Amino acid sequence: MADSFSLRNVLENFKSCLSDNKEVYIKYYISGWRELVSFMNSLGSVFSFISKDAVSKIQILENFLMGENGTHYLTVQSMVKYELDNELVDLTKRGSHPESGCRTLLRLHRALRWLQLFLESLRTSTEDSKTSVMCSEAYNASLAQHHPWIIRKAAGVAFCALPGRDAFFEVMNAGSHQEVVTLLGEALPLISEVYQITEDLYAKNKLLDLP
Ligand SMILES: CCCCCCCC/C=C\CCCCCCCC(=O)N[C@@H](COP(=O)(O)O)[C@H](O)/C=C/CCCCCCCCCCCCC
Repeated sequence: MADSFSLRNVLENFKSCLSDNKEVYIKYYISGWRELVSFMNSLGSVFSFISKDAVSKIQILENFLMGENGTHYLTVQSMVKYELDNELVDLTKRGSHPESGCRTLLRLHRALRWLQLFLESLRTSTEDSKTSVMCSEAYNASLAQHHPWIIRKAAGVAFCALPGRDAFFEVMNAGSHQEVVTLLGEALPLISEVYQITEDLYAKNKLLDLP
């Protein structure tokens, strides 16, 4: 529910994501996403097809982390090394490893780019700005290119059900509008750093187009 959501918790998780040597802890990465999903659930059932997909991906990663090879899933860097070294990733077409950690995290990573663009838009928005427009612009500039027509249409319908900017700021549960803007200003560099480190790692290992 919206009551339990706090933008501060999202901020804290993304802050905890980075180790001293800039590795990305999967534990906090998925905790950050869990917070965001709880926020999205509070916006209504029209978003449930999105939240189900996000939850199933979070769960796949959590299962790896809690499983017998969990030590290899502590960070995104160790996961990539372990799965590549042991040929646990379908690199060109889906085969014997349809739900590898690498391809699952890639889907959330692409969604993180959407989040980054959307939050930046919210941060710099004015009273006249529409959340549905900001959300859809962020989506078109990021995730949309990876989704088929039917998903893009369904996402477009869901965006129209977003609350207006004022109500949206309220459910973010982080104080006055000015306080929300300030907190977004703190959260965005952290989210951007986590995004960029992951993007560079995936690019270096040619993992950005995993099927
Ligand atoms: C700080 C508070 C303000 C922002 C709150 C944002 C809350 C967002 C919470 C979760 C975002 C959802 C993340 C969606 C992950 C989608 C991963 C994906 O691309 N999956 C597709 C591909 O998967 P595979 O088939 O290859 O396994 C899958 O087909 C997608 C299905 C569902 C539709 C995804 C639409 C994504 C729209 C993202 C915008 C969410 C809008 C929420 C508005 C608050």
